[in-house]
Amino acid sequence: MARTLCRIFKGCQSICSLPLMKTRLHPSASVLLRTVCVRRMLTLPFRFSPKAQDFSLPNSSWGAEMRQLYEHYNSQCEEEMKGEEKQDWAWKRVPSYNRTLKHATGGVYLSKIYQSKARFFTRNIKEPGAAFEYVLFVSKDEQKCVCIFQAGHLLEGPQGSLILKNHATAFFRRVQEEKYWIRYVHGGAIATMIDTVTVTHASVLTLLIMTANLNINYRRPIPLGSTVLIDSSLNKTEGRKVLISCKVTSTDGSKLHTEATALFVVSRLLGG
Ligand SMILES: CCCCCCCC(=O)SCCNC(=O)CCNC(=O)[C@H](O)C(C)(C)COP(=O)(O)OP(=O)(O)OC[C@H]1O[C@@H](n2cnc3c(N)ncnc32)[C@H](O)[C@@H]1OP(=O)(O)O
Repeated sequence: MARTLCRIFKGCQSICSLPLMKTRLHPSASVLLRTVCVRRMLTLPFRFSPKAQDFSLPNSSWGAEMRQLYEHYNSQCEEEMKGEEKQDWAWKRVPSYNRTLKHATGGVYLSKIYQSKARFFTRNIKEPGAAFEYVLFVSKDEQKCVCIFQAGHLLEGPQGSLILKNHATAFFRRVQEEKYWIRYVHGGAIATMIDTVTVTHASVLTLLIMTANLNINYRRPIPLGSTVLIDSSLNKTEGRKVLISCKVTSTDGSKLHTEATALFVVSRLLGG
């Protein structure tokens, strides 16, 4: 922390010592510089607004399935009163900001300086529901994390045919018709979600970490626009290593779409 502050201070010193700061600018250049600065500042509120927005709350793009599952897990988050004593939550909703990792152990202390300019791309797409729409719940007791994920149209990957083999002739006749094609989620987008869910899970359980290894088996494609469940469970922790396994299934659990294992290492840079 002291080293970071020292670096920030040195950075300010070096900016002030730039020749540009010492020379008197021509009036027209000065006006231009000021215009550029004002324009830059006007674009700042979205990127570096002081109040971070929680993106894991319901919005108009959520489908019925997503809302239903959200209500299901959210109802288990409320603290229960048993007699005089307050019971601990079974599940906790993990708030999701576009630029902070406050939920992580120790993250609240780091967020102001270390992460003040961080932007997680899954939470920086303006149109709600266009890409990664998700909410995470974590259970410390069960060492589990569950994510409800609705894949938006920007995550389009391969296309597949809905027609069976023995209907091939009809298929070729109607190949131009959109309705005979189904769009699936891109594998990279699925990997992103697996990384996001497992890293959030690991960072709630331990210190801030880095993904060292991600091993993914794609079993069945995920239809674009559908809602799926991403379940992650802690396999083991070993020194600085955290091993987590993860499954992507249909919301009723009957179809397995993807399975993965992830290894995280507490980064030395981040205090490991
Ligand atoms: C909510 C939004 C979240 C956004 C964040 C999402 C998370 C991310 O995507 S992070 C970005 C992608 N990841 C990276 O860029 C990481 C790049 N790699 C690194 O920085 C380093 O290699 C790092 C930190 C993983 C490990 O480096 P270092 O701290 O030097 O560890 P090192 O001493 O080499 O290894 C520690 C242990 O981990 C093991 N290990 C390290 N890497 C691997 C690996 N790839 N596979 C298997 N084991 C590994 C080592 O064998 C060692 O094991 P042991 O203690 O039993 O001997």
